Amino acid sequence: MKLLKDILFKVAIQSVVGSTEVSVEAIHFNSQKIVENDVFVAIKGSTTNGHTYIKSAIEKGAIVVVCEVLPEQIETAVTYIEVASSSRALAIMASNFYGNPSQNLKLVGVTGTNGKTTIATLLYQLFKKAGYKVGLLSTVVVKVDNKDFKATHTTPDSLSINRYLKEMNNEGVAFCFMEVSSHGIHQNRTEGLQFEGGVFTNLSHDHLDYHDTFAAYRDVKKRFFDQLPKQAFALVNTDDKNGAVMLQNTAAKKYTYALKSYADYTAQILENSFNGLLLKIDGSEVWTRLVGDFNAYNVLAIFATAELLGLEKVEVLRLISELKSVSGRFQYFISGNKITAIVDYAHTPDALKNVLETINSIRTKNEELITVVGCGGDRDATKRPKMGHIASALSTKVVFTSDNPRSEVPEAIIKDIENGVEPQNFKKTLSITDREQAIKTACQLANSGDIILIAGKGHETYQDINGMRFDFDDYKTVEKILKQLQK
Ligand SMILES: CC(=O)N[C@H]1[C@@H](OP(=O)(O)OP(=O)(O)OC[C@H]2O[C@@H](n3ccc(=O)[nH]c3=O)[C@H](O)[C@@H]2O)O[C@H](CO)[C@@H](O)[C@@H]1O[C@H](C)C(=O)N[C@@H](C)C(=O)N[C@H](CCC(=O)O)C(=O)O
Ligand SMILES: Nc1ncnc2c1ncn2[C@@H]1O[C@H](COP(=O)(O)OP(=O)(O)OP(=O)(O)O)[C@@H](O)[C@H]1O
Ligand SMILES: N[C@H](CCC[C@H](N)C(=O)O)C(=O)O
Ligand SMILES: [Mg+2]
Repeated sequence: MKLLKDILFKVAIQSVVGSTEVSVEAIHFNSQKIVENDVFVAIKGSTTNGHTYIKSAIEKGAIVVVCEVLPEQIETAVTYIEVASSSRALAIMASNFYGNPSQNLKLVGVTGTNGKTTIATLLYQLFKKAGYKVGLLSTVVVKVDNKDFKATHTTPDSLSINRYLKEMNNEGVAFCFMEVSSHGIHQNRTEGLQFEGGVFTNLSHDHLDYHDTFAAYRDVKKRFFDQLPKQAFALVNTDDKNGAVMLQNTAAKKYTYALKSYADYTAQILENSFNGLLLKIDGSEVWTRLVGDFNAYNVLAIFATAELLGLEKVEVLRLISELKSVSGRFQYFISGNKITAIVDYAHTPDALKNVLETINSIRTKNEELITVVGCGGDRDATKRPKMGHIASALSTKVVFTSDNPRSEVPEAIIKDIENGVEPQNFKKTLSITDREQAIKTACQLANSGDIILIAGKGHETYQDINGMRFDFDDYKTVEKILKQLQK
């Protein structure tokens, strides 16, 4: 039990109806989870309005209601807290409720369109190797040192974040690396957390269904840096023009990294092959198993972050060479018949372009590059023709297929993708709605020495079709098919 007034510390309250001297059991933002003596926080969402569930939350036992608009009918046994932003209040209350766990470890947030999971996961690996207990909040998995939890979001809701951080405190975790998505910032999921640092990767087209314009999307990312305290560090990629934008109003100590321009941390790519990258960082050569120019940025960001967190440069360089690739990010194998199958989570135009350019830069002319790709339903539709254009321009053959169609008609999504194909590339493309059949066709088209890229779903182990989740794993599927075809 916690005293309500203690968990309201630092919440910007507009009015209180009732007593704040009551003891509460738990906080919930979903009325269905409420039991006796809980706090219900009513949030206006994108599909429904939590305020319409206040009555039902009270019937289930809520004794405190946090809301932006007081209900017309006030129950005398209930305390009402009126705030300007329920989601912001929720995040601050969650932090108080769990004893402000972000203050008891060093928390680093990674934001940007692409590279968040890669950087956060590799920092987790690196600090583990350096002997620390470490936490990770990522798209793929949540880790409290060695314990794994299923990830439901890239950035969980604020209650879950603080619950995990508390668990990390209990385990003696010293560093936590977390992905900070634009949805997470916009919905105030990270409000009230004490960050030791923030890392910006890059910004390109994504999520315009949610943020409407690119400027709005950029400004949400910037808000994360605007809120960093002055003792924190803000590390940004200045080869991306939005890197400088992120630093405009931050109070944090500013650091830059870049491959093509002057920066505090720079690197050169000496070699780039399917075996990995040879980089020169800060005058020292370092080998990494990660593939592709874009991973040079990720490695440099990891190097800089580790140094800013106090690790020795020599040790960091040694540990970088031991890092393993992240599940579903340029994950590949070579079949018995020398067909290379790559599974990659490229689900934005920029990521797809980068991964295709990487493959093209290391394949020989007579090796075909066959791409299998789709786009998610109920998400930014404007990226679809761009991805169709890129896939068909940069591959020798393309099979368009379904990603997670969600509630949309799969063929309509594929049509949107096809609309981006230039006429001279029509002959390279075909469309097969069923993802397994599409992968099978790509495998049948491939000959020894060819490369198959399966993009968009990476580590995902399901396909969401019309609200139903079916087991599906790109890597296992291509492995099985190539074995069946004995290729
Ligand atoms: C668009 C979006 O981000 N939606 C998130 C949002 O849901 P919502 O706004 O639709 O909520 P809603 O359904 O309208 O409900 C409003 C409120 O009423 C409450 N409610 C609802 C029903 C009821 O019976 N009782 C009740 O109290 C709900 O609990 C909620 O508090 O708040 C929910 C609770 O925190 C999230 O689970 C949900 O994420 C959905 C599932 C989602 O798919 N989000 C994706 C787009 C997302 O967040 N992605 C980013 C990654 C992006 C990237 O890769 O960069 C992420 O961080 O994962
Ligand atoms: N630094 C980078 N710059 C551009 N593209 C990248 C970079 N790092 C990774 N990618 C590409 O983006 C894909 C997704 O990478 P990753 O999962 O690390 O990004 P993310 O930011 O976590 O994505 P999400 O928004 O889904 O959480 C990779 O599979 C790769 O194709
Ligand atoms: N974090 C991304 C994941 C997209 C992955 C893709 N497979 C899809 O389902 O659209 C998003 O929420 O847009
Ligand atoms: Mg991610």
